[in-house]
Amino acid sequence: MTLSITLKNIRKSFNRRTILNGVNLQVHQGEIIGLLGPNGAGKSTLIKLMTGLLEPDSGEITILGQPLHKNKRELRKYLGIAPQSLAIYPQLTVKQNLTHFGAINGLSVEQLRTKYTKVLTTFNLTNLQNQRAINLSGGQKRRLHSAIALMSQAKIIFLDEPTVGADVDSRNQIIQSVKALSHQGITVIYTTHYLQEMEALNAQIIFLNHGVIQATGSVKSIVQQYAHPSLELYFGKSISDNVAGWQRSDDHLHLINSSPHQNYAEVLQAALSNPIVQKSQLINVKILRADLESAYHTLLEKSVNHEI
Ligand SMILES: Nc1ncnc2c1ncn2[C@@H]1O[C@H](COP(=O)(O)OP(=O)(O)OP(=O)(O)O)[C@@H](O)[C@H]1O
Repeated sequence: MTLSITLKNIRKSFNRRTILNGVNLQVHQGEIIGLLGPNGAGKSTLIKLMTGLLEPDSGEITILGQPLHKNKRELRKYLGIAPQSLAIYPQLTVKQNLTHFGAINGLSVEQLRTKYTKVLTTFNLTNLQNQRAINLSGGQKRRLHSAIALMSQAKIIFLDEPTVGADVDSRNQIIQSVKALSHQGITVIYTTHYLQEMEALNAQIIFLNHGVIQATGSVKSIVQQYAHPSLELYFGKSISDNVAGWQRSDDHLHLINSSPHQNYAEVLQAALSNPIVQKSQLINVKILRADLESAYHTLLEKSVNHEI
């Protein structure tokens, strides 16, 4: 498989604070990479480095087989970027926005025509092409914003939280669009805090934390390695004290260190006989699935405990 992106030992600090501390990564053509990590983990910084908007302090970035720092101008035309904040012209129509950015990105008249039709279909914007951007819904604006990144010769597209503010329908349409891009051979680097989107995309997960990649693999393998079912107890009153074996939030307890073979009936019985629990008015019991969210929490817990 052709390599789209290679990162070798990438380091980046801001004001002497290390943000990325030796990131290594290989991304293949047509892959959907789900970049995950808590707030401030360095996901946007990594995207800025891969798109040449920032320079690494050290390390090597190769895009489509060529070193980025030596061929920035040439390579940039193959990179489509939809940053977190919306960048669309509100007074222009969908069509005018797309063709304007296509022209800026150097597409010929012929390329513009072909790309335009394809992008409209991919992002389900055909019926909206003559509407002014200002009149679009939040989710439709997001779709236009992502579509603009493709009005170029992009072979790799970076979507930084593309579904923020999108309703369920628009979110699903963005997911379908991303899958379509991957089928067209376009590599997608996708960040989100909505883990169900990663599952829907069946992305290759990169979990970034404390400046390094702490886990990587398909959704299935990450779930197999790190996820396990768990229990949560919800209360009508604040929980007054810690309960051994449970993580306490204001109104709920989350079972920690649960294992796949745990007997939940026994665990629940033990919790219910605890005086702190008895005082707090239990109102709901939730069994959590062994899914990507569970794996994500395990990874966070492990990194807090310095196990990885
Ligand atoms: N130009 C900059 N100057 C100084 N510090 C910066 C700069 N850019 C980012 N940072 C810091 O680097 C850290 C990583 O930021 P970054 O935006 O990459 O995180 P993120 O993983 O994308 O977070 P989020 O999920 O909140 O979007 C943060 O602590 C941020 O404050």
